[in-house]
Amino acid sequence: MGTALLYDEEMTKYKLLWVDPACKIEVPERLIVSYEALVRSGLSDRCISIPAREASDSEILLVHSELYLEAVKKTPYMTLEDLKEFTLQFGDVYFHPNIYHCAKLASGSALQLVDSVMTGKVRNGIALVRPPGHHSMHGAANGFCVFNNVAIAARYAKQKYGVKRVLIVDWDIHHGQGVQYCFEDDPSVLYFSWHRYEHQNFWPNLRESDYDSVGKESGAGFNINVPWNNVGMENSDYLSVFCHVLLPVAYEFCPDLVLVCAGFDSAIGDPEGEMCATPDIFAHLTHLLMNLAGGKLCAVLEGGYNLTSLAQSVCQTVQTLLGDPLPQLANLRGPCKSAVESLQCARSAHRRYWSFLKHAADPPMTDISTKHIKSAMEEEEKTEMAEEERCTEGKVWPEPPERLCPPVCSASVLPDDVACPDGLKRLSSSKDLEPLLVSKLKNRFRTAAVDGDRVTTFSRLYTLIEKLVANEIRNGLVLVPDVAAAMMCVVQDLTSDLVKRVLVVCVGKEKELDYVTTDGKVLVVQISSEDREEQRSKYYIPVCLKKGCSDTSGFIQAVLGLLLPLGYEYNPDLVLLVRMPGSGVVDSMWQQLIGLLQGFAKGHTLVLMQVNEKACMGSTASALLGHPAPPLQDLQTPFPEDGDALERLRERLQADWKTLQTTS
Ligand SMILES: CC(O)(O)CCCCCNCCCN
Ligand SMILES: [Zn+2]
Repeated sequence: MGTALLYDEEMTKYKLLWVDPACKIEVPERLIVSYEALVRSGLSDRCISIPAREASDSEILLVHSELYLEAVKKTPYMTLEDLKEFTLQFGDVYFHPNIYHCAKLASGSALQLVDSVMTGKVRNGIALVRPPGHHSMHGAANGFCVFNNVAIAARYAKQKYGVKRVLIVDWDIHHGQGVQYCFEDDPSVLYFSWHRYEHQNFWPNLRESDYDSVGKESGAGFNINVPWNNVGMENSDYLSVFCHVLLPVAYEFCPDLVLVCAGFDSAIGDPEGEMCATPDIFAHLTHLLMNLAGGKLCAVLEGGYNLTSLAQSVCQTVQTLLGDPLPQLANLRGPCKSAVESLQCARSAHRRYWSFLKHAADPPMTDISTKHIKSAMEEEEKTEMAEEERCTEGKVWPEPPERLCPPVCSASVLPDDVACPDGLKRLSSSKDLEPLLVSKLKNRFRTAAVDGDRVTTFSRLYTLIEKLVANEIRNGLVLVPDVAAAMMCVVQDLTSDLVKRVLVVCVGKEKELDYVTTDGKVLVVQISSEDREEQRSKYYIPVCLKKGCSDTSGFIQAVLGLLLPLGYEYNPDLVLLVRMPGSGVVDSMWQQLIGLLQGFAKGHTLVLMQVNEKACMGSTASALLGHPAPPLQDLQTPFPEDGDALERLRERLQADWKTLQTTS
């Protein structure tokens, strides 16, 4: 299934007609450059174009009052003076004779997107709209917003499609207070927002934008605010919040639909955000949400005022929605102190509501929500120092790297008598191995004559890895007689000269995994039930689950809270996913893991499985081909021992691995 793109140039036909410094950044060019970038890059042609439509009165009334709607209806007929007068009652927003029409198109576009996704016409999609929506409230326009596009879409999805749980992720740099007010007592809509806050010193300067606004009554726990109290936040900060706050809760919530308030003023260069995250971060933020709700994801444009970073960020988002390989994020360096404080506060505020956050630490000593602004001078110094140290590159950043699709998506190396799963390309041609390598294999396996088919297998494996590294193939599935031996061989012989860093993810017990790496060329993360003696080195990380890999709750917690951050920090060139026989890992969890691991190494994942487990080749192939993984159904509360052990492991490792830091 494809990716929907909604855009109508009519929504560029309104603008600020008078002088108002607060609103001058919200210009029609925002939409024009975004769409033109998609056209120029060829991405728009790969999308399914869905027409915009006007939202009806009843759809708008899902969120707004009749009084407000009737008032807005009058604006097309107002004189300039009337429009100015009318605007005065609201904050940081302007009206125009054509804005009511455009606001209906913006909301209607979001509804068209929901229809396309919910009817299965497309898998996911994005609506490029203006005016944005997430600040507008029941009875008021605010912050360039007239109708709350995403809030209307959430209510519409519930009403028309019986959607039980909607996740709204708001990565715009402003707090979508309009969305928060709409759903704060509603447990069927989980609203997550991060936003520039600076201890309430940043617009809209609301006390209720802080992390301790967790929702009300039955909605308690379903509103998550992560305030950024410094500018200059980087990719690491954003990823840490996704891995340690949003994703654990999102997986536990198990939404039927994901809506994204896709504001790109959180990108570097934006005058509003003053952050330093690069446009390619949105490729990863999108990817990390794409295995929720069976891939049903609707992104709706909110903010974004630097026309260069906005266009690049939109392209990065669309390219991921289309399933293209992800760019490698270079030199992630762990979250800054302020970000850790914020995520620690958010986690502690929500630990009573979410079992996946149950073991979160107490809030930091300096409780940032009531933190009284120190003397202006001291504060000023801290921010300046923080800022210059945080992103010295000022307002220039490298063009996002090209994300080329390999000619072959998924290849397989299988015994001749095993049928190749649909969609995979069997690699049969295997050139003769260099004699050097054969001799290596021989003394590796310490047998005089390495039996013929084993050499064939390894020569095919070697060929496959060469093609992965050459980006001729994206990922691969290999069936071998002895998966542990194959893993050793891949790690020690077949990759040493081909890649710089291999992330080995070992699922299940192992026999003689006596491999310890100290040079950093290989990072092994082993998830099993094996009660392991202490961790051997920085590059060998055993995660033990009380009930083993069949415990999906414990497993997904370890993946989100440990494997993902480690993977981002390690930044491998190849991911080797090894499924040990008898691991007991649940199929949906296995597919989720393969989906999430695609975020690393440009998607170069090599799955190693034992021949006698060929029964799960189909689901493995499906995940490798990029089909969304099935939702993890009815997750139990993770075992306390496992939650505790994971926290302790993170604390122990965070000296070596900064992205594991969740406490300041
Ligand atoms: C959709 C959105 O969240 O991007 C709207 C942001 C409104 C900002 C209002 N204040 C602007 C002050 C100008 N320096
Ligand atoms: Zn914004």
